[in-house]
Amino acid sequence: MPFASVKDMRREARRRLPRAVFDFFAGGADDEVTLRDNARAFQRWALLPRILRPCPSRHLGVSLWKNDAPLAMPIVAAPTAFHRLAHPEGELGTARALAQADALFIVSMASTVALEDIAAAAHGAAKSGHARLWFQLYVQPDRAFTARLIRRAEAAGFEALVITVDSPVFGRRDRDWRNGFFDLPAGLSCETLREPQGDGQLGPPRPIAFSAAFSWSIVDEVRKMTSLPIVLKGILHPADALLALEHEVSAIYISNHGGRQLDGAPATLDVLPAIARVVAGRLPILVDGGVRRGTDVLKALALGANAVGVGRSLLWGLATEGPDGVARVLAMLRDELDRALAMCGCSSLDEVSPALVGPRREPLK
Ligand SMILES: Cc1cc2nc3c(=O)[nH]c(=O)nc-3n(C[C@H](O)[C@H](O)[C@H](O)COP(=O)(O)O)c2cc1C
Ligand SMILES: CCCCC(=O)C(=O)O
Repeated sequence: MPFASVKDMRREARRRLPRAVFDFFAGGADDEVTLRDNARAFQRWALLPRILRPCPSRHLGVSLWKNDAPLAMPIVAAPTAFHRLAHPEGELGTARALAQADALFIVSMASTVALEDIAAAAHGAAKSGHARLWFQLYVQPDRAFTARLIRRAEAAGFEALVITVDSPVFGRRDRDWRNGFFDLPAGLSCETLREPQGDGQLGPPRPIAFSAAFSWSIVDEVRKMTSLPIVLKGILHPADALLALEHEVSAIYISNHGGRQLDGAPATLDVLPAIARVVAGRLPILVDGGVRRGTDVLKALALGANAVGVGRSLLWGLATEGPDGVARVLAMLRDELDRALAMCGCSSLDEVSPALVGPRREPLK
């Protein structure tokens, strides 16, 4: 059956993946209220198209920072763990597909392929020879280990660090409890978390520690470890966006971890306008959660995002057709965004503004 949409890819991924793996990818914390709300929030907004505005071709490129090479499109791969659960090529396949599409890959620290191998695959596949890669980090209580990870990411050509700050403790996911899914199966592990031992051989992967003891000082600490731009992922409150500005981060990443951490947290699209208001263009804003269509991307851009992260949608592509599936999902979302821009009379993202959206009266069931 041909795939018309991300929804179709999800259906096929569900058919192919073992139940516990599908549930790990698809699931959220507790009652999954936030998980569902992320996607529903897009349906609470309507697009307000403008007519007869010439836009024979649409430019999807976006620059997040002055003097930084622009991204080819405002759709980026949100960091997701364990890609080899979805497909044997794992993050190598994801990296190649994203690099070929010139799309930014935010690589999770919990990858099932080592960061150096992911970077090599990405750079090898990029037409320019230089792929766009950011590294997602859970700061570890062992700061020396954290610093070594950052050093490796820098050496491998990652261009920014994304510190995830929504996980002082790990969310409790009912589906994983029911399925008894608490660990990677034999043969798979977090390859980036291995380090050379005294004999030069790689040791066992170090477990990821979550810490509720961290304060804003970790941002300042990490800044001393690197000259890479720092992006804070997991911001939901305007007051925290302002604190992020005070701590001189380079971008704000609005996320509730795809509904996998605090159930009952708001849908990301719902907090975006207030955060965009207080940030007032001083920093780029990324947002993720529930993006399944190009029109979702357009709504997020209209409400103040500069780029939009996509998590599960890409995993469904990877599970269904490997790297080709990742490429297919990206192409679908890109094409849908391009089409929506044309129908709204926008020839570039600069023309996308809050005037393009308004509230829908009846939320869809
Ligand atoms: C299976 C899975 C694994 C994830 N792993 C990570 C991770 O390692 N680090 C992180 O910061 N976020 C992680 N996330 C959260 C995503 O970065 C992102 O916030 C979320 O998936 C966005 O929602 P969406 O899946 O609806 O697009 C994960 C999400 C999923 C679904
Ligand atoms: C220890 C792996 C972290 C993955 C993650 O962040 C998630 O499942 O949401």
